Amino acid sequence: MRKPIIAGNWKMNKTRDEALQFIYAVKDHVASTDVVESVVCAPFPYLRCLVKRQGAFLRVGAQNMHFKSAGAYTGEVAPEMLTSIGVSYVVLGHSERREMFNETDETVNKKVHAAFENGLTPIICVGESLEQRETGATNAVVDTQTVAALEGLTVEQVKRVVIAYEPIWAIGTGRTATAEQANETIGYIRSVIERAYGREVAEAVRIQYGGSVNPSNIKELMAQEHIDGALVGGASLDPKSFLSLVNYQG
Ligand SMILES: O=C[C@H](O)COP(=O)(O)O
Repeated sequence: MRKPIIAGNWKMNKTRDEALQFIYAVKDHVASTDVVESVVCAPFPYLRCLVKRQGAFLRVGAQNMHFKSAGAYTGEVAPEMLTSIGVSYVVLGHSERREMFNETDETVNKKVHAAFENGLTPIICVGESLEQRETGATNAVVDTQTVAALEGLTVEQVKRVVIAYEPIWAIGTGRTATAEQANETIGYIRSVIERAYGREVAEAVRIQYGGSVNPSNIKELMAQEHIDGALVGGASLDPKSFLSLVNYQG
């Protein structure tokens, strides 16, 4: 039985005061980690103050990191820096980083390795563009991205990754993939993992859906066989909305 994982991704939003208001509003109301893992992925400057106030069940994630431990990489943040302040998760390979910040399958893979070396759980994003979906390339795209991201990991590490399937055309557009479309592609990603690592591993890996998830569609998405959680942008910013998402079972 895979434990659901719901993660908010604030992207580049909120002031420090807004971040604090959010954490005080939600920290004592998120579902127990016995039933769901709840994560908020915030901008770097707020991570420490969120960790300090995260409460019993909420966990904090970063939205990116470098794969190196230290060095002359102006403006970058090392994995060790994140763990040293109590961050537990890191989003890697988000399509916005692939499109705008030269993130490649190779750098994503290096970052996944670095995440495990430092005790961080990677949330690895994969997903196709609208053009790729319309030309029937969806499976090939997520296949390539998934295989590349997991390259060189041990079986135990593969079992612990979280993959977020985010069709680019559904991000921030209000145009959600249907629950069936999301389930179908996530099922395909699971088959890719099975091909490489066997059935037991594929059954253990948690795969989220991301792209215009909100309190109205979370239940239908989570009812699908292969969908184990959600990576949520816009609808994770408001405390009430975030709580509806992480408490979708309540
Ligand atoms: O990381 C989150 C995704 O990019 C989804 O964003 P969205 O929920 O605003 O569509």
